[in-house]
Amino acid sequence: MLLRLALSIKDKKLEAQIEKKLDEISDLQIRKFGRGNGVWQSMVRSCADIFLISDAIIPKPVESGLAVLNNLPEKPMTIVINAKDSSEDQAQLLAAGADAVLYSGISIVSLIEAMETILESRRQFNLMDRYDRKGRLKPSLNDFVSDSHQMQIFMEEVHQVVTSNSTLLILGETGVGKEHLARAIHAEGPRSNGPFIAVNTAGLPEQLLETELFGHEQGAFTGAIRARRGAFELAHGGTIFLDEIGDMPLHLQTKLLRVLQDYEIVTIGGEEPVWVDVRVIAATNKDLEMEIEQGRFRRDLFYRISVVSMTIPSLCRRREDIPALIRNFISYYRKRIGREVAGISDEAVSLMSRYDWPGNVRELMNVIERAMLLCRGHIITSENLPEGILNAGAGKISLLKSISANRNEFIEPYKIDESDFKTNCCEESSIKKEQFLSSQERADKNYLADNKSPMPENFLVDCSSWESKTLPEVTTDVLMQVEKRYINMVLKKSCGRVGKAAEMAGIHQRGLFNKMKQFGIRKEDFKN
Ligand SMILES: Nc1ncnc2c1ncn2[C@@H]1O[C@H](COP(=O)(O)OP(=O)(O)OP(=O)(O)O)[C@@H](O)[C@H]1O
Repeated sequence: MLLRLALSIKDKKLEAQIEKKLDEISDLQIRKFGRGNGVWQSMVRSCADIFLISDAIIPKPVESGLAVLNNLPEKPMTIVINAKDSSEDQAQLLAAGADAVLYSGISIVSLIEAMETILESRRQFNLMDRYDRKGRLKPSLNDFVSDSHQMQIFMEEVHQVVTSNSTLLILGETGVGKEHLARAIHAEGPRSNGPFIAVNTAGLPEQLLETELFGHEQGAFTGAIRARRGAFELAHGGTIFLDEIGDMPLHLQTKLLRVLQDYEIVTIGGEEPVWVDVRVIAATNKDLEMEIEQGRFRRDLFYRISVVSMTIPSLCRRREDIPALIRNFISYYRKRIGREVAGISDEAVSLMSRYDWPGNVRELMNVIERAMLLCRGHIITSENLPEGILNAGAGKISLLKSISANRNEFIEPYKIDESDFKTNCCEESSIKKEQFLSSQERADKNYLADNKSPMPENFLVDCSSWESKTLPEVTTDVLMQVEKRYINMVLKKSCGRVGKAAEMAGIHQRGLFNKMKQFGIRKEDFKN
């Protein structure tokens, strides 16, 4: 973070000397306010970390003047340069709230030494303030479980860029952990002692976003009563994370491009460019190539931010990672919510391994938290999972239940063979829906398409493809066909009234809706 120092010393010569010396400190930004009318008001609103001021600048009574500074939200430090070498004056100023009082007659070397100590203590204050307030788990690269081949390759790439300073573009679906990864890269890289500042570029109106990124001066626009620092300034010495960069307005993209060319920012209403030392990590779940084609994203900015670009694989493309992620989240929430949950049943893990996780790791995390809150015993079971997950694996789980029940391992903590659950990724499964329908499924589909009514009740299970399948696969297929046929039957009987059909089926209406969605069954096809 850049430290802001507001400077106003009565003795011009001394001020020039101090400025010259302090100017060499790379994380310090000096703002001179002069000595005329209105100086005090401007200084108070300058959002400074440190005030270095002559006693003569402080409005009388001194106690009230210093109290104004001490009550500012940024809790600045105040160093008063006193014209008299008087211990009485010094004591009075300290009692009034000054953090340090220095006699203007001391050598410039001693004065700068004192300032350096004060600056260091301010750096520490900023650091502690940041970590204390957030107090959250520090993300680590170890969080990115890589049991899957995709993730192993991905993490190899990540390790290569951790120590570099280059701009990084992280791509991936929502909830895959783009921000988590950016935080982990920052935490494990050479900038870990500096700040990590995240800005969501999609969440704010354009003017607010501009202020958020670059800061503004007092009076820069109506309502700018005080100056405000931007994220680039706050991120000095560390990393700025620009989330949802694909949604950034074009005008700000132009401004951002300029910043990325020379790393100089100009606050809104400001004149002097300020150099910032930041690593930029950007992220988006948008297809930037497409955005460029549609004229919504600047190609030159894309080249600038994608010096290194990496895509976090979605969870459904790396199902082998799911069991280990589940374990990690159980131990995380065990500490966080204080529930004595020891593990998870095989059945629950297998159901979760089959689900497509459109919300990715974020969704998985939420499901585990919810399950731990609902769990009555020491083991999470399928009963603690949301309906969407149960329905996604409905056909398959019946089989698993019977296998597991036979092996008497149904409610034991997780120790399932993960290779059992290496299923298709969601893209493949959606292709399968279209391309790999069994002849019976195709017949059912055609029948529905032609007749817009339920399939005949005497439909038979197609066994022509059994030879190429395992018993679990066949059982799953058959169960799904039976379910489908049953749902068609109850919907036919209820003339497409889902509530009535659910009652007949003895399941919840929402559950029936989910299954209808899964099988592509429409209630309209059953209305008279
Ligand atoms: N590998 C992981 N280990 C632990 N927690 C993770 C992991 N990946 C993601 N998370 C957690 O999941 C949640 C979502 O992650 P994050 O916000 O980083 O995703 P994102 O890809 O940036 O999402 P979005 O595109 O919606 O902004 C966060 O609470 C994050 O801490």
